[in-house]
Amino acid sequence: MSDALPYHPSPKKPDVVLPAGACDAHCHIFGPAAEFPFAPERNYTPVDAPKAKLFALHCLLGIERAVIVQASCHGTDNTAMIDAIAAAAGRYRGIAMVKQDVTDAELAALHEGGVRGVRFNFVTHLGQDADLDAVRTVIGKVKPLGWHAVIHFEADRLEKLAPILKELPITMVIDHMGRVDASLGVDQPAFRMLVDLMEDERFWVKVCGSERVSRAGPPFHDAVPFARMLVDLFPDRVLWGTDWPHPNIKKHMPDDGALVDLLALIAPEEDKLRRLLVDNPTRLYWPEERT
Ligand SMILES: O=C(O)/C=C(\C=C(/O)C(=O)O)C(=O)O
Repeated sequence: MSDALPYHPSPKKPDVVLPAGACDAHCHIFGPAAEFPFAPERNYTPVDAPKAKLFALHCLLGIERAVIVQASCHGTDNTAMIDAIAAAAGRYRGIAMVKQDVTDAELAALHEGGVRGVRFNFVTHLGQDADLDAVRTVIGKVKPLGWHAVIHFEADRLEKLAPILKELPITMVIDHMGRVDASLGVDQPAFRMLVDLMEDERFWVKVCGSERVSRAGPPFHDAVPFARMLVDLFPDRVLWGTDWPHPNIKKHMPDDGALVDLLALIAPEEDKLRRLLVDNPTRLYWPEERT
């Protein structure tokens, strides 16, 4: 049985009032296992975190749109995510995990189901790193669909990954601020490498995961300088998400309402908050709505 904590049972209503159209650009669906079994090859077994709970959370937080990221506990079976997107009447999009031999017909069905990108994990506790040949093959298949790649890695992987990522001919979104260690400060090599990477306009970064970056624990204020710097330096290529239901968090399970309140420190300016939560996710996930 996993020693990971379940998601917060009663998050607070945030003090921060989010702008109309605010998007949670990183969240997951887990099961329910009775309807959507977890993958046999998974590296963790979470509690059920069904779409109804996600929808209720978004209503409490003032979130109107979302991007559901395929959780590795479901492997490349994206059906639970697709089911949740279908129930959200166009307000949700998805990021899938697919195999190297995924067919064009399967990708077309995922696109029809609301998927707009693929994810590749380079995180030890999530299992085998994404195979780089498979990454290149999949990117060649999904680029014609206008999709992007979400790249999830531990900070100590970036030195080796950066030159590989720079060769990939696609927009890439880096998860959770590169999972840097807040205790090492913004001058740490991994964060400097991340900022350097972001100078290339193919790269975007999610300024969420404060609970994963923090070493001080709630309210995770030690993660704010990293997020704030990325918002200030790259205001048009940042995204934010709750990361609900927070897979593999072993202590300090965040209150999602308190994570929203962190945005008052991460993006205090109304214009930057709107770009972070509305304009940027719209440009990437609902490009057909761009004026
Ligand atoms: O939710 C996250 O992005 C982080 C984690 C898990 C996953 O992304 C996943 O299972 O797909 C993690 O650190 O365990």
